[in-house]
Amino acid sequence: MALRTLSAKSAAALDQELMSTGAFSIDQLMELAGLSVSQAVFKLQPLSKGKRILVACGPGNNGGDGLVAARHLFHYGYLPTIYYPKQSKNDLYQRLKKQLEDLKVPFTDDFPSALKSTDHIVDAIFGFSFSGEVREPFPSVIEALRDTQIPVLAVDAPSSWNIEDGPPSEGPGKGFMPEALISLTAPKPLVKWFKGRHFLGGRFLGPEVAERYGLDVPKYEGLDQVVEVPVEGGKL
Ligand SMILES: NC(=O)C1=CN([C@@H]2O[C@H](COP(=O)(O)OP(=O)(O)OC[C@H]3O[C@@H](n4cnc5c(N)ncnc54)[C@H](O)[C@@H]3O)[C@@H](O)[C@H]2O)[C@H](O)CC1
Ligand SMILES: [K+]
Repeated sequence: MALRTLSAKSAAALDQELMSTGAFSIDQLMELAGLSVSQAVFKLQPLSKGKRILVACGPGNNGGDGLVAARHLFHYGYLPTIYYPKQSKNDLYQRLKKQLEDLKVPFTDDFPSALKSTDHIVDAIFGFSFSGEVREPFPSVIEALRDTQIPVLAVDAPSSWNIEDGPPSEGPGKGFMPEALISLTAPKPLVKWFKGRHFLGGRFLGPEVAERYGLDVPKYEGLDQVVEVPVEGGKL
């Protein structure tokens, strides 16, 4: 049975609740999100299959998850490269960036070249707050993600997809279907259209909150922060 989904509005409300009455901080939630993204990469792309990971980061928290994931990937032995063209001045993102710079993780402005020398891509451009048409400088990046033969793991949503209505019928994201998706905390309605491997990260959600938001908490194995879950109509 497919997992129950969480609308963009409810996902934002749940985050707000976790950060108020739930007493979590944004840093904590982002660290847990990024850690689960790094574990999904490890499952999809074992070190023996190629270590170069291109992490494309957007301007919001989805991009922050990418920065955190890149740090964990470095410590696992991968060679992450970061594409982060719209950098926020927000202290949290600046600190995440500094942590990567201290590890000598490279940042690049040249996405097409970086794409030619990577083994796997993490799409951390837009998550549940994406809306409207893709604005610069991201249209050509989304097109490149759509057209590449290199496997892409999308974080929370394939960037440019509508959170409720799924794949766009026009624009750069038309036809973009990443190899894999990791949903954070709970799948968003767009998973209905997703055809690929699907992971869930969110091994911190308590049973009481999950029940109130009508969410399923699947069984995680061992120390895993991620679990592979079925896509609608699909088999695992
Ligand atoms: N509990 C969790 O699971 C957590 C998930 N997290 C991640 O946070 C994102 C949502 O983050 P948010 O900052 O609200 O928004 P986004 O990153 O999705 O994007 C906002 C960013 O993008 C710009 N933008 C929006 N639309 C467009 C457009 N059409 N063209 C260009 N740019 C656009 C907007 O201006 C903002 O700058 C969630 O999906 C998870 O990945 C958190 O880490 C917390 C814990
Ligand atoms: K994304």
